[in-house]
Amino acid sequence: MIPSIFAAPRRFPAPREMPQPTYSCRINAEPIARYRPGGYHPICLGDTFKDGRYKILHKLGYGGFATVWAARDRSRQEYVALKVSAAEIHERSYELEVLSALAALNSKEPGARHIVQLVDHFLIQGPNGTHDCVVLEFLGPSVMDNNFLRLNNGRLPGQLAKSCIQQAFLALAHLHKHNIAHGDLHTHNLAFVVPSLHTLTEDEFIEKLGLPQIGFVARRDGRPLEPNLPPYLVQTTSYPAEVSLTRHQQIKLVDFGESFFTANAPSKVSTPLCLRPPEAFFGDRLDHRVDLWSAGCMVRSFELVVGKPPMNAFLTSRRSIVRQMLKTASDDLPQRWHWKWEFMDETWKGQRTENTFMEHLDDLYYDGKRNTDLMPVDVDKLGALVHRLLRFEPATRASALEILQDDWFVETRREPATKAPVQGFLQPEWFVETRT
Ligand SMILES: Nc1ncnc2c1ncn2[C@@H]1O[C@H](COP(=O)(O)OP(=O)(O)OP(=O)(O)O)[C@@H](O)[C@H]1O
Repeated sequence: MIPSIFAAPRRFPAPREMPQPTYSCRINAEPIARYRPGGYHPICLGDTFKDGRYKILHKLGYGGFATVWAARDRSRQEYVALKVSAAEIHERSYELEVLSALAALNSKEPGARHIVQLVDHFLIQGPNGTHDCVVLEFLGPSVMDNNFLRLNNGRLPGQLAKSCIQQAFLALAHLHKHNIAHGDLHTHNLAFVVPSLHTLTEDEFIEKLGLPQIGFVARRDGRPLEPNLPPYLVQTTSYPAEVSLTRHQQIKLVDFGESFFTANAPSKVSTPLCLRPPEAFFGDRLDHRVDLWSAGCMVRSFELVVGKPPMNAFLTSRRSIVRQMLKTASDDLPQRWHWKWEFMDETWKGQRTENTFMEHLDDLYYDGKRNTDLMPVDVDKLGALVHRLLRFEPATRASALEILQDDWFVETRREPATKAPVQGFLQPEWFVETRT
């Protein structure tokens, strides 16, 4: 069978064939076209669900297959996130199944603390179909939130970055132990926990997230809107920087939209190209080890530590990504993929590519412009960790548990709590709770 990497490129219609948009909205939000049968459910601020239990207060974001809303859970007197999926993925995503399976474990393992909690779920029937709605505990901004990073020279403080890496591996170890893969690991899916938000009144909460900006939707031909569309779109909230600066240390893994049980693995993953594992490019069977490659890229890209985005993510092709993999992976391309790679890159004649990974690490980190609170020995250890993860052969990648047993983290756990570094970001109890 011809693998998908060789599929013909998608053809786009010439500009004059492009259908004219029928609707207008003067706000930067989700594409209006996704409000159609099979697409998003139209939601307005103040809407309530499940007999009035959940009241929509703000918009948290949207993705290819869902809109996510901040809501008040009037039964538990807490804020929650409502993720309302597009109707076409109803019964096609494992998100609810995986989150329910994790909730049913009721685990006290350290890794369970680093996975977003499922609060509730229900179905919504609307003009665009039947939508899954998962209710999640309310979390703060992602670790790569722009507001926070702007105040920190675009880089997480070193010890916080290290702590985020460790917490991400605790979450992965927990998932993998239960034969679950996250399938979409990247820094935007690691969110800070902000317990203080739950103490706010509704008005204070909305003020904290910023008053919602809305833009009315109109048909260009002046005719009335169909019921498939909301009367207005809401701009995604932007978290205030000071929330992150003073309070955050615990993080959780979110967005289980691409997760799967390893016994029932999909044939492809939707991870961004630059974090996608080689087995997904070369058509091998996928399992939880896809997360280990993505984790290696996430750490390797130094996005968490250096503050740089992953390797040439913009407008990149599969071929250029595999070429970068050849320079980065710590093992050779497995024999079984040679013929596929020769097909993709006719210039490749089986030669080894010089591994340049460690060369630029120090240069990138010690750029003379930003905070460099990690020691050179930390940077070396980080590099060594990445080498254990970025291996073409999935079976030879270090497991999440093995990574957690690495010297670098073991030393962290031995550090006296009073030495918890970096402007009070890391609180002593965190070290205690993650001690194994
Ligand atoms: N539990 C939560 N608490 C607070 N905000 C959340 C929560 N879950 C998601 N969000 C916000 O909503 C956004 C979209 O959520 P999520 O990534 O789960 O949706 P998605 O449709 O799967 O997105 P994508 O297609 O980009 O993967 C996130 O970037 C985050 O900002």
